Amino acid sequence: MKRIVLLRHGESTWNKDNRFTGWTDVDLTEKGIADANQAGTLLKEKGFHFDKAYTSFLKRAVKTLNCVLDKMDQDWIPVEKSWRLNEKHYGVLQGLNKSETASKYGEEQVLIWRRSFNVAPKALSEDDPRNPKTDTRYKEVPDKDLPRTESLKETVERILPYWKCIIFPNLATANELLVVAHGNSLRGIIKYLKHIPDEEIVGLNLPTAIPYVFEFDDDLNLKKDYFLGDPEEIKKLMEAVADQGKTTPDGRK
Ligand SMILES: O=C(O)[C@@H](CO)OP(=O)(O)O
Repeated sequence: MKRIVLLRHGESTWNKDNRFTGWTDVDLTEKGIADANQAGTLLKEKGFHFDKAYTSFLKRAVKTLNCVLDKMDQDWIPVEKSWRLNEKHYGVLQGLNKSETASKYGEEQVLIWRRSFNVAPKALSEDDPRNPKTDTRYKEVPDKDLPRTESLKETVERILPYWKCIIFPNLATANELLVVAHGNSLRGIIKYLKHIPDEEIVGLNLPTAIPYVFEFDDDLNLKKDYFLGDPEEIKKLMEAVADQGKTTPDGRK
């Protein structure tokens, strides 16, 4: 049996503030660090031994990975970072509060921007200081590949070459791989792995720092997938993520 664990980063400062984040490089909160440490402790308890780990160019994912590996005493394993594992680019929505955006444009519209497969928010203008072409970390990436906004479809299109050519082929020799990334970049991978139809992906919300295990047989066919943790608790966390796009995200009426 071979396993790949997908892990969304711990709580970030903009998760806490309920802001659209995308490619903005925000840090983990204290809680986010604690979440990440807890995920590492759980993975260790469950006996995982990763051969290699992958993460994005964004510090909330990189730092989560570091916490996890430290808790597992596996700091030494090879780690590869790729811009292709970055979060979906949220265009001009980046920085806006999700509830305020729902009050202004409606919850339905916010759901489309957050969870639909085909719709991308309005793109950043070329002269916007947040345009990734001005960020030195992406200097090796051809400009045509650098997004100014993305739908989930476009996010999947930039992740899949990396998944298919770099991450997945490793399972031929490795037994266990860890991928630490983001809510929507991981939704894209999960959609691909589980053949989730476009219209059903709207309902998938990933909680922060909950390991999601994918088991494959020796022919690399997917056999089983499950979250590590209490199913009731995980369901509540997923609902809380979905509710972030409501006008009252904490459930107040
Ligand atoms: O803002 C973001 O970049 C993402 C992930 O944190 O949020 P959402 O859950 O709204 O897609």
